[in-house]
Amino acid sequence: METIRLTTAQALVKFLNQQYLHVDGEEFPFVEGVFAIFGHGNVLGIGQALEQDAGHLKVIQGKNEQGMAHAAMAFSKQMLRQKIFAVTTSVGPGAANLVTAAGTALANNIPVLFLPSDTFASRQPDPVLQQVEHEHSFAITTNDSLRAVSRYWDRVVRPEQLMTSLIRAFEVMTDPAKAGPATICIAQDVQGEAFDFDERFFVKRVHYHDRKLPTDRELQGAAELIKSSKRPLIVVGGGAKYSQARDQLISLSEKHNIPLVETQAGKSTVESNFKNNLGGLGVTGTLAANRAARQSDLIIGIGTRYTDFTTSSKTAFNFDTSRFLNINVSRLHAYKLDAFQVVADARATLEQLAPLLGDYVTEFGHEIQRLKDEWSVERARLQRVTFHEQDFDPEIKGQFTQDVLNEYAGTLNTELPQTTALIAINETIAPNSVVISAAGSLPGDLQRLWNPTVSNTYHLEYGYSCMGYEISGALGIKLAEATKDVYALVGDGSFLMLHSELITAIQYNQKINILLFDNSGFGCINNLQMENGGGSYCCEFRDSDNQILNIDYAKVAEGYGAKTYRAYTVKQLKEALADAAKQSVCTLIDIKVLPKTMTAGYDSWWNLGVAEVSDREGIQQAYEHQEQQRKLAKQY
Ligand SMILES: Cc1ncc(C[n+]2csc(CCOP(=O)(O)OP(=O)(O)O)c2C)c(N)n1
Ligand SMILES: O=C1C[C@@H](O)[C@H](O)[C@@H](O)C1=O
Ligand SMILES: [Mg+2]
Repeated sequence: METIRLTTAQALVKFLNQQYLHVDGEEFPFVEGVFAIFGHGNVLGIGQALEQDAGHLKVIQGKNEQGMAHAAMAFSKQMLRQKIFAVTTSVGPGAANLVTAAGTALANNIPVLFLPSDTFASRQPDPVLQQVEHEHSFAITTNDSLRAVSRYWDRVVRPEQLMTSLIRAFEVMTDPAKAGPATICIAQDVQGEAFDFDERFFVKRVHYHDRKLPTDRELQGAAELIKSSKRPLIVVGGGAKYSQARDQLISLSEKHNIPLVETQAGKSTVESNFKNNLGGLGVTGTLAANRAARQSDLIIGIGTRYTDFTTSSKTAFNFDTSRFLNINVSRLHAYKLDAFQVVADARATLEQLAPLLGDYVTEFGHEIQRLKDEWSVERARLQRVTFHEQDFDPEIKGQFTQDVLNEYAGTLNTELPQTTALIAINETIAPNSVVISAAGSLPGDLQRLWNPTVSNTYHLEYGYSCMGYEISGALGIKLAEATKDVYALVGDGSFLMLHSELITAIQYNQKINILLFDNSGFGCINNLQMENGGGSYCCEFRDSDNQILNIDYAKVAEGYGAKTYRAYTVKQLKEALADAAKQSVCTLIDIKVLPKTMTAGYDSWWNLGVAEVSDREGIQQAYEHQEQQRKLAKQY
């Protein structure tokens, strides 16, 4: 056996350079690079190995571990899970900062390799700086908190363990049915320890994204279900996007007149201007999609996890009359809602299903077009919303008085409604630009109002809806799609939560554009509490004298080196967008919008857990409403 003497960290870097993915006849390196923040836990181990020979890996210095991990995840999501970044952190707080991002990657089924350092295997310096101590166990470190948010988790305390650990991690990350974050915690001292590694460990390894084919039984069952239904409906989930099933979805939908509705992860698999695409489904859905869902007798879920938003807490469909057909590479998701299961790749299944459906046509007739037209009228109305200082009736009704709305208009110096601003952006930026968002009121507005006309240009993280993903993620998308303009749509709350990777983007000349919607508060949560009978409590941004905060975010970003703009009107917004598009540096547009001017719900309900006991009549009513809705909802 030929061996090579390397440190554990050097062996890790050498191995990462040799991993390839094979998809539909093409083969390419799977690991694009490494995001790094060095501390005492990794600088002399993984840091030394990367400095000595990083190979083809791009090494990018992050500014916050969560932020750089979000960037890594967004890169992989935008690359349809076909390429990844690894993320190296120090021990203790650096590792702990990964937990939120790992949860985000896990909820969204996105592969990322997390490499937090761990405390000393030898225990000689016990307790090392940043080590937590438990009386009952030496074996628990900060990194155990990552077990709950990793698809694969391991601790390496001897150099030779690295080999089996890495092989398992790559098996998990390159399997579409299991894809998610893999976490390998390598003890600080072990990173620098040497071992005679078997040379064969470093030979080029090709992992295959083979399309799992449906069985005959699955295909026959699916075809029979469709042909015996009158009004089937396709839910396009993230899995359909990752499987690149756009063309097959369009041809199936067109030939058999089947409406398409979308989840947040599935949106932009098929462009919004496709005639049978009725847009977002569920709590953040359109009237068109939600109405079609209720009329349907067969729900064909393609690559969807059926979250409570998508299923409106299991009231979106008519469960008494509808059947379910789930096409999913994951058995976990295929089993949901008592569906007939096809555990297979979305694109391959649609290809093989097509010849079995013959001349079958649904009974939707012109109803799909009618629903789409009806929604277009509503969208046009939302575009034209205009603020008045008297008798203004915002989309979120009955919560703020006119006086409070005027106070916001005065303090923020704006009359701009959020829906108007969003549609103006959709009309102005280049159609092949990629938009990213994650939390607050924007995901709902985007899923309803954003019309992507180019495939894979809508990037929503709504599995974890993690505030702070937006700007970090924009950097990841830019690394994946260098030639496209990238726009992070972010609330003021999310911006304040985390925007450190804006500096990384500036530092590495990765131009991203930030569209900051400032309504001076945690707007959507304020809506939620007031809608359910509560007061406006701890969600507006007000100072100790109850004055609304008016933060100059443009100035903040200018300080980092971004080109910035302020927008209080549609005209200013469009001018800023036009100028921002010409810049080569990162940009930020500080858009002041009025609270309560985001979209409201359309025929949907969300189970929230309203207080059963309260002195407030509004809360009592909300509780009653919740109980009625729960009775209508599917129990499991
Ligand atoms: C990390 C994280 N913490 C808390 C939440 C809960 N949360 C969801 S939306 C929201 C407020 C968002 O405020 P902002 O970004 O200003 O958006 P707006 O609703 O005002 O449009 C909060 C606190 C979350 N989604 N993520
Ligand atoms: O609690 C939440 C409510 C949603 O409306 C919001 O989009 C999401 O970010 C969230 O966490
Ligand atoms: Mg806000």
